[in-house]
Amino acid sequence: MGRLWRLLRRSTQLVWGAGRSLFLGLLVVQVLAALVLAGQVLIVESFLSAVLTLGPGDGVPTSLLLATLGLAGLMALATLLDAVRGRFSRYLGESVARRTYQDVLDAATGVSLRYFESAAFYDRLQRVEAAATSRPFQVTQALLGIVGGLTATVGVGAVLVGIHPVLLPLLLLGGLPLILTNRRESRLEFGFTVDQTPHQRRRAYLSYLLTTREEAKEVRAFDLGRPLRARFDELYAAYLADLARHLRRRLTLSTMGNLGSAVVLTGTLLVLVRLIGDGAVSVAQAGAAIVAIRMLQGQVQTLLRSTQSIFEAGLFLHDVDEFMALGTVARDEEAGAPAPEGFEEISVEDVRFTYPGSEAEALRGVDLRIRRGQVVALVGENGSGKTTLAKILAGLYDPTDGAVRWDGRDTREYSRVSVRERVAVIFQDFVRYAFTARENIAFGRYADGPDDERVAEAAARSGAAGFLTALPQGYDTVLSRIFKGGRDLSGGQWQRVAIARAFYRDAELMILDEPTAALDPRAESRLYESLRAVLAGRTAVFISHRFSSVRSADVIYVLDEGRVVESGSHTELMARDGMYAELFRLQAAAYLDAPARE
Ligand SMILES: Nc1ncnc2c1ncn2[C@@H]1O[C@H](COP(=O)(O)OP(=O)(O)OP(=O)(O)O)[C@@H](O)[C@H]1O
Repeated sequence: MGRLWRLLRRSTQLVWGAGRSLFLGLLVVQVLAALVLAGQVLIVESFLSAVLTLGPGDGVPTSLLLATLGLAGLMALATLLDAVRGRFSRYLGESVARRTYQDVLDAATGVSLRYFESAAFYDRLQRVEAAATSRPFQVTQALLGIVGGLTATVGVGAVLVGIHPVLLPLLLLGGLPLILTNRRESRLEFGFTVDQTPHQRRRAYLSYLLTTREEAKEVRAFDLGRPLRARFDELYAAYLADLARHLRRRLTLSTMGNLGSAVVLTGTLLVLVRLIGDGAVSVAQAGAAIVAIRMLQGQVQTLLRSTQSIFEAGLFLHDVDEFMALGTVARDEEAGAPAPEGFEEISVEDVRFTYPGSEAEALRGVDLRIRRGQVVALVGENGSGKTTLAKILAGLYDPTDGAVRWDGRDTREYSRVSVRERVAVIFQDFVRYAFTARENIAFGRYADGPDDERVAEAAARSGAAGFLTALPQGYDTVLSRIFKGGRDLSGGQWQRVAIARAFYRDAELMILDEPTAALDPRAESRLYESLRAVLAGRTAVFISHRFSSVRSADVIYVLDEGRVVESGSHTELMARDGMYAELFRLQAAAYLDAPARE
């Protein structure tokens, strides 16, 4: 019972917060509808009395006429109230969903990146997203159902008690078996959803592969459509088999509950027959009692169904609440002093990092120094830890061990949000937003909306201005074909837009992960020529596999298996004749068509 109260309070807060006047209005409608039901029973009784006293050739007495008109009027009113309730509760349900969805998205966008490494997080996110859209509606309906069911039970119940006091308790007793089986059913439903989430996500992923534009090319080129469809079908078939089993169990339970109720109802009717036989109730009263019992049965069922819904939604809402508690973790990221405006030196000291849920260390004791105004390059073979280091420098992850210091102070002393504020980072898998060109650039620092002049300046510096201004609507062109009037760009053009985004951010530290991988040689060389001018004394760290661009960096760090194995300028590293020199020569040899020196 305590749990039911808690759930009712939680649900009421939720619905109240989303639309109090509508909620209040709907409560009034529910109460009115209940009164209309009770009124109908009373009128049925007077209608029957009038009919039963009617002798042949009596004509139609006024009482009968009034009762008939009253009954018709109340029926019409009931239909009207029902229609009003249906439309407005749908709107209220959507308003509640919007509020819940806002909270869920707040939590999802605020949580630390590390959550996105965990399958359990995605399972919960999927469940919570689904719950956020459907359950608030369920809660709204259930709350209204409870209020309506209760008032109707009280109203019609009072009329029934007036006919004979024993009838109501008997009828209520009939609800007991349903209460027991309903609760069991709610738990079954929640368990089923939790079990199905991972499979459902897999299905959603397959459907995404089969229906998105980016993937469409490769799916066709490799003729993956059929095998992926087959996998999807298999998963769907397994889901349907599980669903059938689940529904059978639910059906067994609800049949047991309903049978139990039916037995009690039969008992109640037998008692009524007995009461007529004993002369304790008149025939007109008995008629009204039967109508009342029929109505009450419906109302008690509504009440129980709504309570079950509240329990069922409660399990999901609890899931949503726990998810939203992650938002508290997100707020932790804002805790701490704001990072200083700039720095003279960033030092990375013995930094180790293991991805959540992973066993192997991605960084195994990295030391490096970056002085203000320097252009620093990170090189190394695939998987050597460059991107991981970039994420840590950007404040997206905390080191598992060791520290990143800005002028001697551990960045963990600062709020993570403020550290990220000072950094502009573009990853190799940067996002291609299906928004306008202007927005794609201005997303670099969007809090105050786009600044057209700065957008144009950043685009000019990254070499994107030429092709963007030539688009049909210039900077207003949507950069995706999935929307009407949209245009797509080439890989290198997209990369220039992404670089413009980093320039637009105008941060103290710029991190570019493989910024030139898709650029043509002329664009690449122009970018590096202009980089120092763009930086104007700010600092840049870039990751590249192209040694032609790396050689101009002030300091180059060579990573190997999560450690820095060499560092220095290009000349120093070549003179050292270590890993850098070897990789450099390999690449140079490929360009020069000459054998690499071993
Ligand atoms: N999200 C992740 N979860 C677990 N391990 C990861 C994750 N991302 C990368 N790793 C592992 O961490 C190590 C370093 O990866 P990282 O992406 O930093 O390498 P990289 O030097 O940037 O490689 P590349 O040149 O291929 O971009 C690799 O062993 C990789 O498998």
